[in-house]
Amino acid sequence: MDVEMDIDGGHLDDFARGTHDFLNWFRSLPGATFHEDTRIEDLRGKNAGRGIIATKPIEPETVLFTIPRDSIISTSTSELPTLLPEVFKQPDNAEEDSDSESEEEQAPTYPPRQDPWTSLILILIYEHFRSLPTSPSYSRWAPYLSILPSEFDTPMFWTLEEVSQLQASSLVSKIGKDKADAMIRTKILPVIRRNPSVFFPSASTGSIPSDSEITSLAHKMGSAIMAYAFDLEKEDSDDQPNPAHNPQDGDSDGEEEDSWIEDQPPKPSQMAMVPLADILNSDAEFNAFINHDSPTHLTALSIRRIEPGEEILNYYGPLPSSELLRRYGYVTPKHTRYDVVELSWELVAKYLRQALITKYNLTEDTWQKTHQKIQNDGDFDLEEAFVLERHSEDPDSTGQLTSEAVFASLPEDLSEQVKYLLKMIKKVGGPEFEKLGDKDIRNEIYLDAVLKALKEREGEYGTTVEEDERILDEAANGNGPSRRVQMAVWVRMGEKKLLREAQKCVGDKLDEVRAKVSAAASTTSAKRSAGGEEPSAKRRRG
Ligand SMILES: C[S@@+](CC[C@H](N)C(=O)[O-])C[C@H]1O[C@@H](n2cnc3c(N)ncnc32)[C@H](O)[C@@H]1O
Repeated sequence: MDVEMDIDGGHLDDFARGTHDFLNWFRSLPGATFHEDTRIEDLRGKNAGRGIIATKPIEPETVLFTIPRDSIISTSTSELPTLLPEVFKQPDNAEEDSDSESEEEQAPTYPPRQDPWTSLILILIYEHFRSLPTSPSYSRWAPYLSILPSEFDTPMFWTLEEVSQLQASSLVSKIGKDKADAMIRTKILPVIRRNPSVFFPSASTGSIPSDSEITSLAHKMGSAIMAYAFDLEKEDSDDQPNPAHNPQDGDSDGEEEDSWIEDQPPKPSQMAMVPLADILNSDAEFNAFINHDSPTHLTALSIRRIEPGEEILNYYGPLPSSELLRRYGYVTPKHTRYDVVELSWELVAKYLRQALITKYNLTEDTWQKTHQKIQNDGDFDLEEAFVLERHSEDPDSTGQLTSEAVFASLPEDLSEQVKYLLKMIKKVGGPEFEKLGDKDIRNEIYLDAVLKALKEREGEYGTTVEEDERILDEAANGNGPSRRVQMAVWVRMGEKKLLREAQKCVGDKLDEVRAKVSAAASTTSAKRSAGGEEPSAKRRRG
């Protein structure tokens, strides 16, 4: 397809011009291909930026585009690592955890230790300054860099008021703005400040960006990496290539043998920006994937028939709405099936304790001593929170979901922890807690406490599911809050729906176990009554 055919009457807005220049640049790369029955589409009307659509039917296993590895931006292709070898060639730099506590505590040394993430941020900042019109040299990735977004809808960039709309979602504590600030302050700024001639070769002192300008740029590059980068195998690795996925979808790795996921152990990897592959949008049902097998290029392949007008979609992983929003700044109905809610142990323990006080006169002393013993024994580390989620099948080999996701059970680690606590209470508390030896009685206490905790957890959100539904209905009729607030409402509503499903499931199980406990109690009391007559009969005989 001739790119010029996309030009409407010769008047391209900046967005269309960016697409046009980018695609021309991409197609000029040796070895690059772009299927003639596909097109880069302006999807801003549905808040999806650019995407790729099919213009004619596309059969399964069709090569949609080919990306030469040389066009990928990484530590292997940018010249920055050769200009700053002391920064990029530290021992094991790629394997280190960037935010290890010990590192934060250490006095700053130069060069700061880099990791795949910060290395790529430095490279993108370097290439960004080289793609400005004032730069004496020109980044070969300039047409690509110019279409990367400069604004993001990830919560990192939200106002406090927007963040507050997430209400009691655990996402609030995961936004990580402070951590990102610290990372930029300790790993990015020192390298740029120490090497002005590398980053700003022709700038006069007065025109060098300030710390706050660089920090803001580094935040944007970090966010672009989060939403756009791929996790590729290291070029010098002898191992097989990594599965095709984005860097953050670790939980989708390995377990399936479908054609779009390869069952392999983790391999040394490298973060990379992959032009064109990252124009593909994504959903929980998808029709294409990026194949990393070849040492010379990456290919996008269709995994089923794609109809004309249909968007070509990649897969970012089985992410809950909250994670999709945190990493990528969007939500979709299909990802709701993967929603999660964190339930704190504190809340469950509160209701367990109440039940034990009511039923067995648990004292403060026994409660404290039990916890002391758990700590001293050291056999069991009490978890602070548990993740509730539905049971959901993975997409099939054609990228489709074939069954409903259902909330079928509480997390196993939660039931293990409750079981352990009750066992220890029985041990420490003595004969008064004898009944905790009965599995059904334990289960009844457990399910009742969790049910109450789930109800309280739902109440922590400032609105009800019904109120949120109303807000989103009004938004659908053009009468709603901003897109960011709508996404926050979507996330908090999804979590409350999950909490309600969990309450239904736990409530049903509790009914069953209560029926068993009361049946057992009736049997025992019937036996007692029957047994109660026995001695008198014996006495009579005596
Ligand atoms: C790898 S990029 C995909 C290309 C991007 N649309 C663009 O214009 O550059 C990922 C970003 O695309 C957007 N995106 C991806 N899938 C989407 C979807 N199903 N709906 C809305 N936005 C989506 C999000 O903004 C996300 O951060």
